Amino acid sequence: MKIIPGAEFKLEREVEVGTPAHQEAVQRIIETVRKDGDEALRRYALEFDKVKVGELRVSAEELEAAYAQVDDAFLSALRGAAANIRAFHEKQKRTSWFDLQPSGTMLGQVVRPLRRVGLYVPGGKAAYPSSVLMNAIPAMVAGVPEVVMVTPPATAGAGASGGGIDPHILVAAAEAGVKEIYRVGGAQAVAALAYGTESIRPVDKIVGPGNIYVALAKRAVYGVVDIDSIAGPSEIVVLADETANPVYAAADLLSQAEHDELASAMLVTASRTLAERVQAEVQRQLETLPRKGIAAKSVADYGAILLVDSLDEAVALVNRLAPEHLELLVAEPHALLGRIENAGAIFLGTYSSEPVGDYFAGPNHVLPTNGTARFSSPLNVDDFVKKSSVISYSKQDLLANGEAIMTLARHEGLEAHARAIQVRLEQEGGDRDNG
Ligand SMILES: NC(=O)c1ccc[n+]([C@@H]2O[C@H](COP(=O)([O-])OP(=O)(O)OC[C@H]3O[C@@H](n4cnc5c(N)ncnc54)[C@H](O)[C@@H]3O)[C@@H](O)[C@H]2O)c1
Ligand SMILES: N[C@H](CO)Cc1c[nH]c[nH+]1
Ligand SMILES: [Zn+2]
Repeated sequence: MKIIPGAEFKLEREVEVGTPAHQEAVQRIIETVRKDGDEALRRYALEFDKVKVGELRVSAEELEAAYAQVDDAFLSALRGAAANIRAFHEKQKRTSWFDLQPSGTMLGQVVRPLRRVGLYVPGGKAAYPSSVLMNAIPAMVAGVPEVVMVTPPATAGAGASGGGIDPHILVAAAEAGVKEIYRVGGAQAVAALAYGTESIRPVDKIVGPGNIYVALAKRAVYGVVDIDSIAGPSEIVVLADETANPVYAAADLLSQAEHDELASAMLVTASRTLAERVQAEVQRQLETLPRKGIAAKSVADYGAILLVDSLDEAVALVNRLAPEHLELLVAEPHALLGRIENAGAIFLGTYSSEPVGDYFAGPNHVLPTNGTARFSSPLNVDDFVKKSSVISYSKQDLLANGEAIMTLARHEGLEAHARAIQVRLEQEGGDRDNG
């Protein structure tokens, strides 16, 4: 990890957006699923996943059998995490409100959950049970009655034909309350969720990460359904002063570097002594990491130690970076909190190591990446509800404000709008004939 002056730093990271060939492939898959339904899903499972899938839906027995395949420590940790995530997201719930005014007018906002949501869970090693909880629980807390999960079939399990799914993923889904699960992955799964097939009824929104085919398919069906943001590679910025423990800072940087070769891990500090210690620690800790290759590449390509002149400069730089995760390893982290404008999740002090948030504390780990924390938020309960405005206007208010409404309508050249008001004013006793 190089030490460079913060003022000279420019983040240059190419995030894969897919080639025209990817886009064509995804478009073709979507059209085929719309045309051939379940049969297309089975054909693609054979072609891409090398699995002959019989029943697409995971049965209640398979779900139950999954519990026998996970150990007690995993289940107990998962349940602890789920309880915390649920409790945190409960606090985000909004209620409908109505404002009855003395004139008799009532205005309000009705908040309703989406009816049916699809959760994509990637196949293979990228399938994280923690992400199943983070995506499904806010939907459940929002009151979404139908949360459906899709995930690619694996070559092993679920009988001789294969199509099994990692039992840890199934258990995480069951613990979150997801009961409807299909063994289908890739762009074909996204198409099935958006348009429906014989087995899979369409949803209103699709959430969850996946590879380039999944991401492009989500983009392609946006508008038919809603989608969440398309998450980029993980990022962490550690803002530290001379009081920070370099062993902790290095460990936290590597916790995100191991996600992905494109992940970015940066230290921002005004202390050269700390910068040099963290630099040495990162190298030392890298040696024993099982995912050393991935983490080393991420650190080499997208890691940096940014040396600044002051805490003020550090804060300004962090706000410019708008990182997905920000740790404040400084003597008084709470004093800095109010000055952080852009960050997906902010971890305060020595004991708030980033993985505490990834797994257990309760806040969501699906966070804005790639500088989008400037304008977007962590996945939350609001992502699974919609709002309707309610207008119950009184006669008194219509008579009082009809002229103003007609003035604005006629200014816009919309005479029919004006007349909808005018006919009422004439009928209800207002003497306001404006032609
Ligand atoms: N941002 C996050 O929080 C997060 C978390 C976990 C995983 N991820 C990402 O999820 C992705 C997981 O990728 P994955 O591939 O292991 O699982 P995946 O489930 O996203 O994709 C597997 C599917 O891709 C399709 N596919 C594969 N090759 C294809 C081809 N040539 N043409 C058309 N379709 C094809 C197949 O249908 C297969 O089922 C990674 O990119 C990882 O970075 C992100
Ligand atoms: N840090 C990742 C999001 O950037 C989420 C995650 C899942 N498992 C571990 N970490
Ligand atoms: Zn993580």
